Amino acid sequence: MPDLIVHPAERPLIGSVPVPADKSIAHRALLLAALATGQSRIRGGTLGGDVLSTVGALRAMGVRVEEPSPGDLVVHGAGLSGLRAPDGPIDCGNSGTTMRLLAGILVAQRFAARLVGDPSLSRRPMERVAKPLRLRGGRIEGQLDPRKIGEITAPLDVGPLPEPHVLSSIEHELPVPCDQVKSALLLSGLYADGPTFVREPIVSRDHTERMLTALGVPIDSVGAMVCLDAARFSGALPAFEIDVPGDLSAAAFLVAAAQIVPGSRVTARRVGLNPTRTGLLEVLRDMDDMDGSVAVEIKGEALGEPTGDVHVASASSGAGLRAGRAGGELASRALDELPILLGLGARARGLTEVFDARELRAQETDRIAAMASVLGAFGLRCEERTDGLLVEGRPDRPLDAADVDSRGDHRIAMTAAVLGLAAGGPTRVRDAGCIATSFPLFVGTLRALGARIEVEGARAA
Ligand SMILES: O=C(O)C1=C[C@@H](OP(=O)(O)O)[C@@H](O)[C@H](O)C1
Ligand SMILES: C=C(OP(=O)(O)O)C(=O)O
Repeated sequence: MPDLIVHPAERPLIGSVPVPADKSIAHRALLLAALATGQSRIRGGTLGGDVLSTVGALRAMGVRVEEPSPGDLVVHGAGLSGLRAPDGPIDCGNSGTTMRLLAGILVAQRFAARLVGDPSLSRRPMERVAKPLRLRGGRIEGQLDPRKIGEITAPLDVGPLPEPHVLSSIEHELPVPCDQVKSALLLSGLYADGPTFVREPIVSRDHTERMLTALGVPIDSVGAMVCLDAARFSGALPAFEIDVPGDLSAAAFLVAAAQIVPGSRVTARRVGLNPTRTGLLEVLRDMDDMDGSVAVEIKGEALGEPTGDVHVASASSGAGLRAGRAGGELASRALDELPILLGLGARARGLTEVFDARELRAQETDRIAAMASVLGAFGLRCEERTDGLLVEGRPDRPLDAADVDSRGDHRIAMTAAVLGLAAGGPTRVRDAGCIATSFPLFVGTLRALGARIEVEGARAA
């Protein structure tokens, strides 16, 4: 796996760039296109490794997915009951979304399938999705997790759906917001003979609800409650076309890089601006001393998803940030951006705090522990909490040049690379190949903006 050598920024980052397709939207578009009747078109530009895992899974079940030109996918829908039994285990790679959402679909099929993942995905908790799917009549078993009583991990064995081949209604309350579980339940609800009712403590990202609604599926949402009413569902999904917007979670690294390199002017073009995802931009508004260094320009819509450009213009003095705080619903709406938010805290005046974010410990790696170690390597003082982290910013002098390991987590690798721009010497990010999971052109994009980054060993990230 390659290492990145990131050099301290010597000049502002300047430019207007695209970002890869929103991973959450692309996964859902692919899954729903596979279950639709007819031919759907999904234009996404660059697709990260996680989305390619979903493509591979669908192909393994006999769905024809063609790519007439790079990033332009044509999916020949198999219909709700047209998936075929795979020849072997379905590899979900590093993608939690692929595994959990597929579980919701596979549980309703008349064949059995095994879902496997890479070592990181094979450590992530799966009982949260298996339990409610079992409660509505599905079969789903995993491996007992020796680290926690009652927990299971992949490989997951899903299906076949026992007689009478229909899932029952369910009313499920999630103890913590988790969109992947909510989405798995809603997708399984397409195969149920009664309503699917999901309640969360705080609303998690709502891409599934938006896309199902845009396809005519009866979804009713009130606050953090959502219901799919099977009685009003026609029993078929129409084929569709979508231009998947760019991923705000990828753009977040460019926004942060522009914020910490003084005098930068960066635009991330046509990114998804779903309000359940824009928490980072809101925290940044509070952290912004310049008032208005981050501006959002809404430009359009894609299957119910608002899209637009994000512009950043940072202070030329480099003294533009004060400490920020993200907890509660804000932390949920910035879930995947919390590592880079802590990175921004490293360059802000005062103590930046992330709390109510225990979920970070159950992702690709324990992101709280990983960020404590990354920030420590850059010479910052921080305090790890069960549900978050506190970092004391150092805006007035360069960070220590660091040598950090990504732990195989794309968001940790990109956060460390961005921090390297503000260090006093070259920073090494080890095992950076994982970046391709969500942002294959990350290095090229930062270089295009003016950063100096070298790739050492293996293929470029
Ligand atoms: O549904 C999705 O597309 C995702 C949901 C989030 O996790 P939760 O299921 O914990 O909300 C997020 O971390 C992940 O990157 C993508
Ligand atoms: C947690 C992530 O994705 P997933 O859960 O799909 O692996 C992520 O992309 O940060």
